[in-house]
Amino acid sequence: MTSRALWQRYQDWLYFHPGLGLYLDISRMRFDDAFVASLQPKFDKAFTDMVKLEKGAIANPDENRMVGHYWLRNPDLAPTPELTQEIVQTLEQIEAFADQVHTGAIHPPKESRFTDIISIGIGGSALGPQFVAEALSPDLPPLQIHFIDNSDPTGIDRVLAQLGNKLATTLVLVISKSGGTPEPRNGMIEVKQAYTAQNLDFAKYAVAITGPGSNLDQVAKSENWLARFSMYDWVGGRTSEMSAVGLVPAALQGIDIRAMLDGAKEMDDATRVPNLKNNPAALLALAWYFSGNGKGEKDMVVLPYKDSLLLFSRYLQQLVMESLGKEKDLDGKTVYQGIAVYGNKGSTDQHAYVQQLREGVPNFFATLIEVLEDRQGKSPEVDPGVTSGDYLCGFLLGTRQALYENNRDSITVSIPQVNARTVGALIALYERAVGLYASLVNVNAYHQPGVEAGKKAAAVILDLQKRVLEVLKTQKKALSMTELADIVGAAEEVEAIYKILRHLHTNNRGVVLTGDLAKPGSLTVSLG
Ligand SMILES: O=P(O)(O)OC[C@H]1O[C@](O)(CO)[C@@H](O)[C@@H]1O
Repeated sequence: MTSRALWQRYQDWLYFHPGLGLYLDISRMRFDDAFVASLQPKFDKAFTDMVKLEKGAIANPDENRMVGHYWLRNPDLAPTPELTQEIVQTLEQIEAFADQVHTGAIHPPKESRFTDIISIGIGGSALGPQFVAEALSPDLPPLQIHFIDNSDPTGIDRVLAQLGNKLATTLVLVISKSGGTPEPRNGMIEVKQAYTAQNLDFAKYAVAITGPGSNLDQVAKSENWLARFSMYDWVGGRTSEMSAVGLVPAALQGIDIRAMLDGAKEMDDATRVPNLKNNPAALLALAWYFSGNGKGEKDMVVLPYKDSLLLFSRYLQQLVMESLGKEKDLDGKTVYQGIAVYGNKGSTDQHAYVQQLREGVPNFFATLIEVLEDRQGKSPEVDPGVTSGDYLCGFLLGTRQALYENNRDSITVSIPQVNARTVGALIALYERAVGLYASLVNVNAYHQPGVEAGKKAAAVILDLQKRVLEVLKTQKKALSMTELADIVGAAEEVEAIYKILRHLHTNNRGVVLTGDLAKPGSLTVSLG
């Protein structure tokens, strides 16, 4: 295509949202009109599915749940007045709580102000809050946030060590929709122990964000924690940023949560338009479908050219991959769907993996996120008449062009600034694109059966560990791995048993392995 023709294609396919100042450019995806026409019937269905979902249909059939994250930013759309009221009240409760913490009306037992937050949660109960903190937290926030998003002892130690004596002024948010996920539960128990070790009454620092009646909710209630906020069963973890899960930490950091909700609402309005060319989420879904042949054959590489958007790709990874990565479609047919997502930021990644993108295996499409405003205030010149921001812009445009020249497609999303409205809008844009794309490829975007399988398998391993230790307590002599596995009644699990024992041995947990470590079959085990 000549540069004139490309310029025309750019204008033909450019989407612009005047209220948000957001541009979406899919002109560098090489679909043609025939392809677009062929997808129209699928889009008609996707738009209808979306209307039903927003009206409260059971859009997540496996879990028999409504899917209502869109109501969070426009409560009047909720299907019942009770739900509308619940959303409005929770928002007011969040704002009042954050305000009281900021003014010191709510304060730690022996101090006048809370200074820090430990946010404990995983998956959707961490990724949104982390992305938003990185993108929007002021340089000097009223409360500085720290995250524990894993069951990694060293990771927990690091957060606690960094806080040190400041635990006395640190608020703890325990975020878990189900209230039963092991990682946040472990984090909570360890953090609670750290408070107790400093003679601090954990309950006076602790806030639960969870489903009403969950295990976590019951603990928080019985121990009389500082506050409890409700997470609704009709909001999925990966779309929960605009529920209490994301809004409580954001409000505490001084982020304008109303602006975030407004930006999302404006984008929701724009992505409700049942017309492909005038709906930015539909355009994204079209581009994804084209690129991966409706089968996820190409990966989505997300490159925001702005440091504060670093975690956007990590956030999208869960949103896209947990939603779309499915073995079965809605008719029970085996389809192995999904789109792999990765990326960090530009131009940094140009000095890492962009070499492969430009010249290596062509198994991806890029999404470049451009922020039009370089910084607030004047920029110094780094060359005559040239600023660092000009360089960043040049790197983005150059990468887009270099990729295209080598038959690598890209999408460009441009926003005027990184602020609460545009971040809310970006989240809403991708939530809707995922919903529409799921409909195009006929999968349930709102369940995650594969994750449940992993959780169950982990529980089986922990149970095996208990059984192994019980058997070892009754043994008088050291046993080989196979002898032990036989006595435990888990001959098939000998390798897992060996790995459990190696872990316990390394951590001085009373398990002694003797023999040649390079030859696991030669080892014997006993309790030291
Ligand atoms: O908020 P919860 O219930 O602790 O779940 C955390 C995450 O675990 C998952 O259920 C599975 O990974 C995610 O969907 C969810 O965001």
